[in-house]
Amino acid sequence: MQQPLTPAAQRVLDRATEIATTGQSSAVAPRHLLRSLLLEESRASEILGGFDVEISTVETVFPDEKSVPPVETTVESALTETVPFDEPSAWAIQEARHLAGIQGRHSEVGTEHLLWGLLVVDSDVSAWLREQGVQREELTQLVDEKTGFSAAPLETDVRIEFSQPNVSQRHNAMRIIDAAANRAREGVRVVEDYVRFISDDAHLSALLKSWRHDFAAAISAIAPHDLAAARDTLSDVGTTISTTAEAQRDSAAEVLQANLKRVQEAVRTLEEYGKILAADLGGQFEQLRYRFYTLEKSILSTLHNQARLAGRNLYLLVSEALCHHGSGPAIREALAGGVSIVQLREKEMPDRQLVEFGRRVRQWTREAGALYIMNDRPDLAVLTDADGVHVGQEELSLKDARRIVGTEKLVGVSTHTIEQARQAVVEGADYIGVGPVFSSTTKQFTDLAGLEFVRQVAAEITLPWYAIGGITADNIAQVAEAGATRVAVSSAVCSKENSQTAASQLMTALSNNR
Ligand SMILES: Cc1ncc(COP(=O)(O)OP(=O)(O)O)c(N)n1
Ligand SMILES: Cc1ncsc1CCOP(=O)(O)O
Ligand SMILES: [Mg+2]
Repeated sequence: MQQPLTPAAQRVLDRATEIATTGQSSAVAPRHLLRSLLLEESRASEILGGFDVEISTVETVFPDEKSVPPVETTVESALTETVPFDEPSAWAIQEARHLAGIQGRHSEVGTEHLLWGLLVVDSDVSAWLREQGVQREELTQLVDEKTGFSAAPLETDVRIEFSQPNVSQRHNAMRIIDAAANRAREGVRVVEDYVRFISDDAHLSALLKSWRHDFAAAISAIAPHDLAAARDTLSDVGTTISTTAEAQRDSAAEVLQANLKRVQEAVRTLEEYGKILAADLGGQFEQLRYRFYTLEKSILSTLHNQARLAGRNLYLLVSEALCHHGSGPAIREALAGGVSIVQLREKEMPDRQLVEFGRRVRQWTREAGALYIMNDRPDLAVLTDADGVHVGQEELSLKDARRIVGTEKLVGVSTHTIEQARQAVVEGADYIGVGPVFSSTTKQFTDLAGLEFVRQVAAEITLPWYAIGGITADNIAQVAEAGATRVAVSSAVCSKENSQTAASQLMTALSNNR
């Protein structure tokens, strides 16, 4: 809704048009508006008088035309497209309308609003007015005092109920919100560039993009124009302050870290100052902040686990029953052949025996510099000093397993669909199992996820993942071709006469098909 003009404001615009026409200017400029404001006896001229701004001074400073006597009649509307107001003047009038709008649905655009508009829009006149001591903060207070507030709420097409802080408080909040919104937008772009171009992670990139869109939607509750009007980069004391730490970044990862923090801080600022404008706005930014924390965790955890599991591409699931010549020799051979993670997978073994077995596996893997993972049982992972635990979709949840093993140990999760894989990333798995790819002699499956699932994961997930299920020396090339760089096997190594040869064949096939 366009705010109506008070008769005095209408006269000011008419007179400004007259002054411009008389001076043969092609458009009404801010200087014409200023003269007109001073010539009309009004709130604006009263305010300007308080700052010792007089018509004679203005005529000397902006001497190109002569002022004309007051017009008797009101021009139909000085705001129609036919009236040649130049860009800064048109913006100044828009600003005036906005300010009046903030003050309530029924408030009219007065001369004091026009003066405000003239001051906030960049022009020779606003610069000069500032030099004369007419400062925005002081002016907003004067406008507040002069107009008071209408009880009627601001008409807006968004759901958010804006509160009615006084104009200067609102202006200050807007200024902060404008700066913080820019900071968050820029920061999230930097993060997105890292995840997209350096991590190459389509899933996390999509999550960041969706966050960015929801952030933009939350910000759009505030008219962009309102935000831009509050911007005053030139007089922002912060633009010249920067620390040595900010000027120096040794790596892209450092850039990432700094910008993750930057976004969180900016959104926190938006949350706090947003509350001044509308309670709901603070709540929306709070939700966005929490979502960003989760995103940060997924991004950093992916990087951390890529580093932790770097080069560990062959993962062996061991069951005593599968090892023809005993688990000890089989494990040692497998380790010599290139296996770098060993999972103890015993479904029937009594706990006491399992703990004992686990402690031996711990020792063998430690000697070989390999990792040892306990299947299904976080409690026994802790007891046997395992490097981690692996849980399936039907077993203890990732969250519960994590509560038992803590943050240092790895928690691996089995996934059978792309949705489960995405969810495991977001929930904080350290790696995922991707399968079953083929039917297996180790475990019966009614449904196979197949090579298509391997392709899906390869296309979008960079958290370490292991293709699993029926993988052998005969079909490993297909798995690698589908995008797997890591595999987990059981019988293809465990039940072979020579587990070392079996393992090294798989390792060679993996690296040949990269
Ligand atoms: C590395 C790895 N991936 C998948 C599995 C399968 O786990 P789960 O679905 O829980 O089945 P069980 O192994 O418990 O029968 C795994 N163990 N390891
Ligand atoms: C436990 C499990 N979960 C998915 S496949 C699988 C068994 C893997 O063993 P194998 O490599 O012998 O098929
Ligand atoms: Mg399991």
